[in-house]
Amino acid sequence: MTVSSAPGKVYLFGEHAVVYGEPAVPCAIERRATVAVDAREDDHIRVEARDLSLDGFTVEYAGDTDDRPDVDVPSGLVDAAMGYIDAAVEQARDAADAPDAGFDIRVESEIPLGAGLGSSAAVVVAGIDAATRELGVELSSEELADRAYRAEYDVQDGQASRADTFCSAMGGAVRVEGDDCRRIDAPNLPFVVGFDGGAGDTGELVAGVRSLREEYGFAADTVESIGDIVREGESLLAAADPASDPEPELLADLGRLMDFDHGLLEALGVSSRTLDNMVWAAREAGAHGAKLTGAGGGGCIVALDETPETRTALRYTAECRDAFRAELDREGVRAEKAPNATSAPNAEAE
Ligand SMILES: Nc1ncnc2c1ncn2[C@@H]1O[C@H](COP(=O)(O)OP(=O)(O)OP(=O)(O)O)[C@@H](O)[C@H]1O
Ligand SMILES: C[C@@](O)(CCO)CC(=O)[O-]
Ligand SMILES: [Mg+2]
Repeated sequence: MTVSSAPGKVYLFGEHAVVYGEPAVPCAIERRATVAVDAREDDHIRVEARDLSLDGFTVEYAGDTDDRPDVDVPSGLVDAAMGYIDAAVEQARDAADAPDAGFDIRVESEIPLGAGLGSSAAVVVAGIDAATRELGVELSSEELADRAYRAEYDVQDGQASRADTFCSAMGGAVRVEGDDCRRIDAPNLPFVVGFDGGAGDTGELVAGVRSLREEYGFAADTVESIGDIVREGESLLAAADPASDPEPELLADLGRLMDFDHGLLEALGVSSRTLDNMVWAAREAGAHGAKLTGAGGGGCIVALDETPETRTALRYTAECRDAFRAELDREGVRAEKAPNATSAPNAEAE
């Protein structure tokens, strides 16, 4: 058995605009998806997805994806889950030149689904890493990020940037502009996340921004202005000392840019009443700034606050289901020790 984990992320700035070639700065956070993979004798895929719904489910199907599994959960849910796992399996088969490889796969995740914290990217990155290593192939982190991007791109019908997958593979703060992806230095930013318990449909939300941008020049300008915010923000980060705690002025300046970014995302129609309410609760609690993160529509906001005030205020906000501090993850994808036989009945110790 081979096990890998990969982190989720928050966007300091730049989601949506990054799809149209503007830069974005996502930051990996210490919440992970873990994928355990066992090679099989046949070409079947068996997936156990523990966190996809409250009860999770297990499905098994042949290599041919028309042969859909027979399981007792809504088929939309299965299709949604299988899309990313299938795409990860395809990338691993291609990388290892093993088109008929079959796998038993178990996914466990601490990242809420569809909530803007990059669960899809984390599952795809960890899945490709574990499946290729199980087949004896070691990918560089750049190749892993590239293959994970191609997997997301396929599942999301071309509505994907490299940002989420590159960030999850590399860890830390990253800067993505088109195909140009790199890690950047950043101090430990005091992120607080508020989660409304809901989710947004990434493909639909990206398509909505795309059509607004095509219809109105001012919507296209709004997307460009988000790029300007990112450029301003990254020059602030570049001037900061990554080894010490961020200065109060840096937090104040970044926070102001986050507030501005949220306003523009709201104008582009990707916020929601619950996200706005959490953003305002954070601001009123004294956060330096707050914005939605990821595709929007529902899910999570991210605020900057080194004190406990924002988290406490969010916990008392009716729309907020969960609020937590999110530490910057500097590691990215990593190999995990395979569990012993008692916690995974089919597993053999590595
Ligand atoms: N634990 C999991 N098990 C299986 N599939 C998962 C799991 N977590 C996420 N996924 C897949 O990722 C999909 C959610 O991806 P989506 O891109 O819509 O949201 P996200 O990545 O969480 O948020 P965002 O892209 O806005 O940051 C789920 O529908 C499912 O297909
Ligand atoms: C909305 C978006 O910018 C971020 C989703 O986490 C889409 C993408 O970059 O693929
Ligand atoms: Mg996603």
